[in-house]
Amino acid sequence: MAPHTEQLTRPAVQLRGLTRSFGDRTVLDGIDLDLPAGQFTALLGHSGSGKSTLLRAIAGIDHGVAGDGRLTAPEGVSVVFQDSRLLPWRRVLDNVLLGADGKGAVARGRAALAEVGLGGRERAWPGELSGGEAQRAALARALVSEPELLLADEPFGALDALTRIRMHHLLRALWTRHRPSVLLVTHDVDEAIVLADRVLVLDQGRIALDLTIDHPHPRSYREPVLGEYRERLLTALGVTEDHQ
Ligand SMILES: Nc1ncnc2c1ncn2[C@@H]1O[C@H](COP(=O)(O)OP(=O)(O)OP(=O)(O)O)[C@@H](O)[C@H]1O
Repeated sequence: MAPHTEQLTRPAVQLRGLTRSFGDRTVLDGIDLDLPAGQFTALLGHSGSGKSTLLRAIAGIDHGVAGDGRLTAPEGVSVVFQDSRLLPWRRVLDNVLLGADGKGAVARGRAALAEVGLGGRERAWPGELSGGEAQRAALARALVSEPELLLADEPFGALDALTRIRMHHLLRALWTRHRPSVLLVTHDVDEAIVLADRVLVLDQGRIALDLTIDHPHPRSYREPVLGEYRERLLTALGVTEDHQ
């Protein structure tokens, strides 16, 4: 393979035999996983299945956690969480600039805010933003550095249903423009199906299902064809529609 071809097909994230334990509880039990550059992947699993543990390991923010295995991830990684983690004593633009440095940082910060629909709110304080706006600012802060990899841990989990749908459109639009690899941790099967091109189910410390969602975007929650994917994911999660 020519070097440049290899570069293009190189996975952004590569895990080999990744384990993580808390005391005698093995949470990740030898995970092998490649996330190709530029792919939008969602990670589903029951509460306590280890989704956040996996995300934190990939982000390199799990110092002190016992484990083994090989992990390769890009240097440019941004993480967004369920809460925006904006610093309340810094104005919105200054929060976004925490993710940017170098020449033109302020201009890039302003552009990032405009991109997430917060143009004109640069001088607002985080406390003046709604939950959805704060998550928009968090996305701007995450993307202003043009990361190769965006890790998102339930970023819309605390938002109301309508705001969530708007945020889905926004995240997908941002991904289309910037093309980072995305790993989105979510509890929401529909969110995973509508947003991601590949959905993983974590169960008993392993990837129990690795499903490619081969369907054009934009996707609607109501498309019957997506029901088949839903079924498969719910089955992998041990849930049947009757018992929801
Ligand atoms: N710092 C920690 N110390 C001890 N146990 C932990 C720690 N962090 C996570 N765990 C345990 O590891 C398991 C996996 O937790 P993790 O947060 O990764 O799950 P999750 O799938 O993200 O759950 P949820 O969907 O509820 O956020 C849980 O049993 C949890 O109690």
